[in-house]
Amino acid sequence: MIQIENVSKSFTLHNQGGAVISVMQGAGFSVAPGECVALIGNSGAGKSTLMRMIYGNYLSASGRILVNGVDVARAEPREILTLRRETLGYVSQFLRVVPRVATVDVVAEPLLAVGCEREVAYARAQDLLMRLNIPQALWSLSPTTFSGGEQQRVNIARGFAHTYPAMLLDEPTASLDATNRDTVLSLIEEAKARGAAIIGIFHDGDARRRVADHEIDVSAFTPEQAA
Ligand SMILES: Nc1ncnc2c1ncn2[C@@H]1O[C@H](COP(=O)(O)OP(=O)(O)OP(=O)(O)O)[C@@H](O)[C@H]1O
Repeated sequence: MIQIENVSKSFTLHNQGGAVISVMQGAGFSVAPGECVALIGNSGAGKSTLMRMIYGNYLSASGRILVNGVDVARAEPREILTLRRETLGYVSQFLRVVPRVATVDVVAEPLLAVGCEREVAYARAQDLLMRLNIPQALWSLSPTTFSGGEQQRVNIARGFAHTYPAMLLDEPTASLDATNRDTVLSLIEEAKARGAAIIGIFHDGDARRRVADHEIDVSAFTPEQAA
């Protein structure tokens, strides 16, 4: 479902005399349906960079990034938007809220975007909000004023609303209490059970051991530093 082949990445620092730093070389691995791969490696090894390349936010300099047959590294912006809407979900660390949109609408939106019936979409949204302990009194409010933890849980509910065949999870359990952390891990297990291919960054070792089938150490793709 997800296939990374010989991917490399360098950044050009335009505000620092155009210095070019090479951060990744020869990255390759694949994720099958129903499998969860955890990206590990020291801080700065390139976990987030790799995740952003798979989502199409950063362009890779070489290689192929195939998600359900679409090469994200070469796809047109329109193809990437379709891929993100239908196939590839991304639960980032923070909720990007649009002011004045009610929480329940924020969560139902990805389902409506793929043509799901309103009733089904809202039932699913409410079920997720309930499971993630967002009080019903908050559902009709915009999450702009919610606490950090509440916003994170709304973000997770939104990320898991549509049954994406492939998902990227960036620290999905960070700063959650034990109960909500357990719910998120169950959502990941349920997604795997229905066949989703998942790539995650989990600093929480216990969480990682519970859901990940393999670990990929991204440091292995760090280019040799030239002397
Ligand atoms: N936009 C950017 N411009 C320049 N350099 C960048 C950019 N994004 C990342 N880097 C560099 O790429 C390297 C990998 O960073 P990345 O954030 O992917 O690491 P990480 O493994 O996710 O780290 P952490 O665990 O601390 O989040 C770092 O050396 C970082 O400085």
